Amino acid sequence: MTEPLPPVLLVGCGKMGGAMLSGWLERGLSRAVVVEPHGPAAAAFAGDPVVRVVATPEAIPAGFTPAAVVLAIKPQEADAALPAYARFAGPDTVFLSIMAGRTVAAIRRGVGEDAAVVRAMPNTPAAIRRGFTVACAGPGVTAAQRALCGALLAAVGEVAWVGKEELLDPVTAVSGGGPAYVFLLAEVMEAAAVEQGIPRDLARRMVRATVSGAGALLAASDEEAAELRRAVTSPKGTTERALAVLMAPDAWPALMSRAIAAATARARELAG
Ligand SMILES: NC(=O)C1=CN([C@@H]2O[C@H](COP(=O)(O)OP(=O)(O)OC[C@H]3O[C@@H](n4cnc5c(N)ncnc54)[C@H](OP(=O)(O)O)[C@@H]3O)[C@@H](O)[C@H]2O)C=CC1
Ligand SMILES: O=C(O)[C@@H]1CCC=N1
Repeated sequence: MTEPLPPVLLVGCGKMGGAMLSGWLERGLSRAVVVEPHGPAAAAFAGDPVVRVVATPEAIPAGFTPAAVVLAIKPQEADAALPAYARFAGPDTVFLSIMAGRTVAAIRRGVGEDAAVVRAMPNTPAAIRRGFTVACAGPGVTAAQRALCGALLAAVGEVAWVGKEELLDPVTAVSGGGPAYVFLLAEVMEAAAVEQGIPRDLARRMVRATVSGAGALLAASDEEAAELRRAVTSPKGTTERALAVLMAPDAWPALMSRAIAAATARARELAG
């Protein structure tokens, strides 16, 4: 039996905030106040006995003292939103930000220069507790605050910690956005299957099963991805012909490298 999670203030209950909140509730969250002005995701939690949804920070119940304030709004909204949460900065509260790009220093400018801030980057498989989050603790974060953030993030998947905050930008590009690249792969594979005469329903089933089956095999295996790829590729067979197209110098390796570099650069632009 694990300890219930202490009270959390969630700022922004959209796709990621909502996924994380449902994971915390499964883990036995003691109490949450959610600030969400318009998002439909918050409505799903409105009837939960431990959750209180409010539209503005002014409506947070007096006396509510969260152990963590989780910032799950868009980075572009941070400058306007953060000062309203400065009153929670203090030894009993850690700020856990999942905002892309926004630095610990920029968050501290909003909530208080001495605030304890953990910056993290989860991803949407958090919705089925298969997320992957990389986290970095800012200055002054105590061991207990780091452990609390670790527990909140572990409720929705695997967690890794890094010491260098700059790594969060390429992490955002790789694992934060990564599910989108896999879904794009499924989209274009399905279209290519239909182009070859496979009925759309069958193409959809085949591609979903292939992408998720390959992902599960990768997760279950100790082999390198390249080794698993080679195991599919019979010499002079069909896969070899496809890979000659996909692995050409200007194809997937170069495209992925450019895509990750572009997303990393965008994360840096969002630093604040
Ligand atoms: N989606 C993803 O895969 C990932 C996203 N992230 C990060 O998570 C954060 C949220 O992303 P995501 O969940 O996709 O975005 P969403 O737009 O789904 O969620 C953000 C929510 O915050 C609401 N909101 C806007 N302003 C405020 C405010 N001042 N106070 C409280 N709530 C507010 C939004 O309402 P409204 O829509 O009406 O403005 C929306 O419901 C971003 O910073 C993003 O970088 C991190 C990892 C992965
Ligand atoms: O696209 C974005 O900016 C966010 C961060 C990673 C995934 N979604």
